[in-house]
Amino acid sequence: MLLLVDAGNTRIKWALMQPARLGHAELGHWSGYGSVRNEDICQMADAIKGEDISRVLISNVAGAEMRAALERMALRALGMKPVPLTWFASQAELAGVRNGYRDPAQLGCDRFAALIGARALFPGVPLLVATCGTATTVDALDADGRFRGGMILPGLGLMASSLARNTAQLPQVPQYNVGAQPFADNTHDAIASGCIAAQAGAIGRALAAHAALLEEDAGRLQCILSGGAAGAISPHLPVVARQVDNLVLIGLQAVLTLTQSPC
Ligand SMILES: Nc1ncnc2c1ncn2[C@@H]1O[C@H](COP(=O)(O)OP(=O)(O)O)[C@@H](O)[C@H]1O
Ligand SMILES: CC(C)(COP(=O)(O)O)[C@@H](O)C(=O)NCCC(=O)O
Ligand SMILES: [K+]
Repeated sequence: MLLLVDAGNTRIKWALMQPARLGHAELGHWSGYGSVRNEDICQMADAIKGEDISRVLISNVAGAEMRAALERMALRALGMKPVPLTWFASQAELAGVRNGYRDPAQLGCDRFAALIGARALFPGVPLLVATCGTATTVDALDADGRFRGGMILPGLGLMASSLARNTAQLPQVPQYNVGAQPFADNTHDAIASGCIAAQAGAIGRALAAHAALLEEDAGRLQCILSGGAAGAISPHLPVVARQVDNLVLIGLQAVLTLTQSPC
């Protein structure tokens, strides 16, 4: 079994697939998958215990402590059998994506994997890839696989919780139900409306900027949305976006499929 792992700053997502299915299985079609909050990593060990895992490919943007926790988790889940963990890293070019960062290694490896996944799902068209997790990242990919660069802003939950944490009178909002009316008549709805507008507005501006750069190719631009807050933001975008769950894991699957090597 292959184990793909996406450790973000809030949640760990994983997928399991048979190595023999690489290159045959559709992207995102796995024999199992799941997610836990980072602090509940032990539950992941319980979930994958007993699986005959021969290879593990991990995207981790949650730091050195998470890396050590994943190593401990793998030992616990996989027992005494030493299974090599491969840490996915951004590089200048891989699986059809050319990394436009000045220092390619500086790009979050989850963003690089998401771009690879998006291109593998929607080849040959320009894409705007918005990943709405702890942070929201909005990345521009050309039809030929050139990643032009991107934006990073606080994610929806972080934006709302920073208001609650740093003001005397603003509460933590429990949800982001925002109707067509942007101007709310109560505090909860005003926070939800403002934070959603900031997220959707940033993605909308990025779409317009990418379209301007694409010139005659702009008509083919597709917007891809992923991450835990994608469903809350999607209805407020100026275009119909394609929502793709687990895009980072799909990218890791594409890396293994397209390169036959975990880099
Ligand atoms: N129902 C929801 N509505 C809005 N945002 C949500 C919802 N569920 C999760 N989120 C947001 O998604 C984030 C977790 O998504 P995820 O993509 O797993 O993040 P990460 O990859 O950074 O760990 C949380 O920080 C939270 O802000
Ligand atoms: C921007 C991020 C914090 C997003 O993390 P996430 O919201 O998925 O947990 C992560 O991709 C990261 O740490 N990036 C490194 C800097 C960069 O991409 O430029
Ligand atoms: K993100």
